[in-house]
Amino acid sequence: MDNELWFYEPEDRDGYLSNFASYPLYIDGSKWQTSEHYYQAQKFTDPQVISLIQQAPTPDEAFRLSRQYQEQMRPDWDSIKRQTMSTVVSEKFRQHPHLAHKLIATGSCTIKEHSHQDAYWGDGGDGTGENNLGKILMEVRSSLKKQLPYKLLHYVETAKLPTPWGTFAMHGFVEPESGKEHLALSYGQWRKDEPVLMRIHSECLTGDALFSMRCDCGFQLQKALQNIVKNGSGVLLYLRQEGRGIGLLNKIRAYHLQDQGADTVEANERLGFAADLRKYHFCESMLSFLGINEVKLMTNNPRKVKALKKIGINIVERVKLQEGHNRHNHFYLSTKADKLGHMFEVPQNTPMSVEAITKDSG
Ligand SMILES: Nc1nc2c(ncn2[C@@H]2O[C@H](COP(=O)(O)OP(=O)(O)OP(=O)(O)O)[C@@H](O)[C@H]2O)c(=O)[nH]1
Ligand SMILES: [Zn+2]
Repeated sequence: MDNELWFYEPEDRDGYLSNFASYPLYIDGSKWQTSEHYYQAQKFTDPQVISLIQQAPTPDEAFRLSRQYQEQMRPDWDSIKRQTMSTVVSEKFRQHPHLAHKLIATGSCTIKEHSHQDAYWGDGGDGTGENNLGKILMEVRSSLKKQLPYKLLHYVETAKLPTPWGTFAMHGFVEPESGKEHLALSYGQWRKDEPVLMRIHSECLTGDALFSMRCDCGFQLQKALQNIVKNGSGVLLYLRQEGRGIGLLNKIRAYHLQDQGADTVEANERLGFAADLRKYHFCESMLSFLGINEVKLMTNNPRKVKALKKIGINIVERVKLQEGHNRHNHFYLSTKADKLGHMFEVPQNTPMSVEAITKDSG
């Protein structure tokens, strides 16, 4: 059946689902190298056997040891084993958010441990087994989908994105409610305790893709990607919030009003919108997928700084991103400085020198 996902060996494409996959767990104050180590140790009450299994160099050795001491197994094991497995599998995905996102990305397909040796935890190899481990994984998947931050955005898939500056990993996400799609572009590696260079960029079709000089978005997008590659690592969250959240066609209506003299805030308001409708709370889901807690944020926008702090992201530094100032966006940028509090190094209402403007006029 095409909507089945079979797994078995930890090295397989979906091997992360196996209890033998090496994802350490911390339970009741002690470390377990894999969920298999923890599960096998729970069969015993003798602290020496438990410690032997906990110290086993591999999950296979932990499994072998539990067979070697099986006559000492606790008498009620059969009645508690399924709950024990459910507890350790839930803990594994709770402690490894990246894996939780991947499990959710399996959608609603049937997950099966394709094991010829095991007809209780696995499918018995011929599909007649009980597949209890597969069932527990599907139960954990349903519960995770309802929990923060996973319920905000579901991770879908990753692909390569080669750019003139470097090749990024492009991660796709979807808002389960609205079906809206967002992207995270990641480059290089970073340590868990290291603040990550990051840009939160709101979609601007005109600026990002049509070379518009009416705003600074396209210039900022390019500079942010270049900065990340130069830095050796970093992330750009590309949020589908066209027009500061009012959408492309309303942005064109707003531009039409600006062509008649309104500023970017007045135009939104005349159309019945607030100056800025964007929300950022769902970034928490993308950052949990990427394992990011601390950032150096490339922005001039104080609202983005505030919004990220509100979802618990530690901004250790704000990195200015002042690009593409030209005569076509001078008034727009000055308005952002004056009315939306944007932090520009040189106040945007400083008249640009003639040569600077003509140089930019293109
Ligand atoms: N409604 C409206 N949206 C605009 C206008 N000009 C640009 N935008 C949108 O404003 C958003 C710009 O977002 P960002 O590039 O993330 O920048 P920012 O929020 O201005 O702040 P920075 O992070 O400092 O760049 C995009 O969604 C653009 O489509 C405009 O005149 N009216
Ligand atoms: Zn723009």
